[in-house]
Amino acid sequence: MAQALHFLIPTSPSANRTFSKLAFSKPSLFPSFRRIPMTVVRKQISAISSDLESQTSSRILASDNGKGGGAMEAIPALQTDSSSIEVDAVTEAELKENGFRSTRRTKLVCTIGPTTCGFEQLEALAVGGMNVARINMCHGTRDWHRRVIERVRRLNEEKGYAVAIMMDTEGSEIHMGDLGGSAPSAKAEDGEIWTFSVRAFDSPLPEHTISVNYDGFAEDVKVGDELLVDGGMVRFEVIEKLGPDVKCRCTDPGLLLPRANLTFWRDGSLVRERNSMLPTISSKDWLDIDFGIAEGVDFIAISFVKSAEVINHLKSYIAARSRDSDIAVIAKIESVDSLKNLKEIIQASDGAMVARGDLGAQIPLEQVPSAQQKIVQTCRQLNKPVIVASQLLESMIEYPTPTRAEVADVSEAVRQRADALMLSGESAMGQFPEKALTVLRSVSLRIERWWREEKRHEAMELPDIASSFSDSISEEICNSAAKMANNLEVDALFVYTKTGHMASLLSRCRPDCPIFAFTTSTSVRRRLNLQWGLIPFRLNFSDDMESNLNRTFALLKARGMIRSGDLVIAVSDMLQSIQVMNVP
Ligand SMILES: Nc1ncnc2c1ncn2[C@@H]1O[C@H](COP(=O)(O)OP(=O)(O)OP(=O)(O)O)[C@@H](O)[C@H]1O
Ligand SMILES: CC(=O)C(=O)O
Ligand SMILES: [K+]
Ligand SMILES: [Mg+2]
Repeated sequence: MAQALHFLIPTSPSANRTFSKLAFSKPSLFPSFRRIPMTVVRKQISAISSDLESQTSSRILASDNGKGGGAMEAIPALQTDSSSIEVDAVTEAELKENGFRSTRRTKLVCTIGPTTCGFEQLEALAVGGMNVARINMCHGTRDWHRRVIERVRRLNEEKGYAVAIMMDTEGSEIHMGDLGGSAPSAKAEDGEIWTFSVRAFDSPLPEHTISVNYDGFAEDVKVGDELLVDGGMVRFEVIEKLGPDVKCRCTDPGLLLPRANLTFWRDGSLVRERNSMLPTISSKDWLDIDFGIAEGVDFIAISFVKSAEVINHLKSYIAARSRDSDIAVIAKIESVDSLKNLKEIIQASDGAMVARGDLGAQIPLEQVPSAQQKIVQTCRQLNKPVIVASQLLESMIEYPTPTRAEVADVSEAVRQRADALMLSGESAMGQFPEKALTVLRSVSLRIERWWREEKRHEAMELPDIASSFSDSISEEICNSAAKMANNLEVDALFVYTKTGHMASLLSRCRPDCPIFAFTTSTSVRRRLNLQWGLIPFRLNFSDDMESNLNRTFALLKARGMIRSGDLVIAVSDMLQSIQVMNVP
């Protein structure tokens, strides 16, 4: 028979409080489960084919987020049982071939740029495991970004993917303009004199001239300051100021990319004069945000966040303008201020990004790894998804294989159990976007497997985060279910969740097995695609768990995605419950 625990929430909050509190004391809750032989944990579910046939409107949509290291060919979505199930072929093939254990837990974000904006290129990335497509509003026009969004949406509709879209704002930090003319980049050589100017130029710019977006630039810098492009990829020394022009000598040569960030340093510290008063969200950013809301992007990532207020402000702005207000706000941690106010910022956000590119320009490089670890841990504790970004495979912009150091860096982010890894220039304008994605995928799979083989269960202390009694119940259920899943070595956790909240609570526990997250909403499904270990499905389900489970088993079995005898723990946020059973 099935083992089930149901927790009924008292209608009056005080009614059964004492009882429920007792029932939820964590360590003693499930002591007997470990000793239950597997054969006892079994439920016979009667034949359900007729039930299935009657549910002509029910469909399952699964994403590719479990894409493992298998075949790379693009296979069109299959629809054998057309009325009842729809699933992209990548997830399906992966589960059929290798079973639950081999599914990838770490999610992958790809920045879309000139080399990946076509439909076929986007599809190749989806087949290769892209869970989220990022568009950076620093570059390109809104029309260009709109076309990318349309293609990703078409890909999802035609092939059953759930690739989410993340729009990243430009922010109002100081940066270079476009280089003008046909050249996408320019090389600054050692000792060359370049002019950084706030004047408005007609394209093409005079030789060795760079435009700067911040009007106060020429007033704020001083002769002798060090000017860092892109956090130090290229360095200059300020030698002369002539009205709006600042003459600089190149001290560290390198490539000048369009719209690269500029920081200036005096006596070894970052100078933050009036530019620190610039708003986090510029007027251009607000227009981009309106565009993102109108296009229905899934995430808006805010650059150079300084405080929690800006996140709260943006969230109310979105809530007032977006009908279902289901756009998640990601705080980019890339400034000294964002590190200072880390906890409040993450608390206010729906997720965070370790934006190491600019972060490394604002704090000494050797402090970036410990900052990364702290951001990843804080996000996990507060139950917010976290993305590790920038230069993961930088050399692959030009070369088809990564350096050993890059592979070690990717491995470390996977070992830290970050939710997602992000490609920037590697996928936006590099020569080997698909190869770079393959490296992220195979390193993730390998490290995750090593972790499981070594039985390195998480020891991280997860503080209580619930803000209501009902949320506390959900949290305790998920913590317990994840622990049971590890102890009983189950094949998968199933979670039926309307808002996605219980799915993310399970993900936060980083259990050993994958989490099948069933949700009724397409947009929740896409958003869950950013979170560690979740395989999100869209499914119409009812409040009757028995019937939900019957249908899910039937639908997944019909596609060969699960087998009789697989051991599953199911939780649900309608009827707060934990059930343990073998697939009939
Ligand atoms: N839409 C685009 N059009 C043209 N080039 C792009 C586009 N998106 C990215 N790129 C190129 O890819 C590079 C890396 O992209 P990415 O957005 O990650 O970097 P970035 O500008 O340094 O990021 P951020 O401004 O968020 O710190 C950019 O420097 C740019 O050259
Ligand atoms: C991604 C980004 O914005 C950075 O690394 O700076
Ligand atoms: K940006
Ligand atoms: Mg940045």
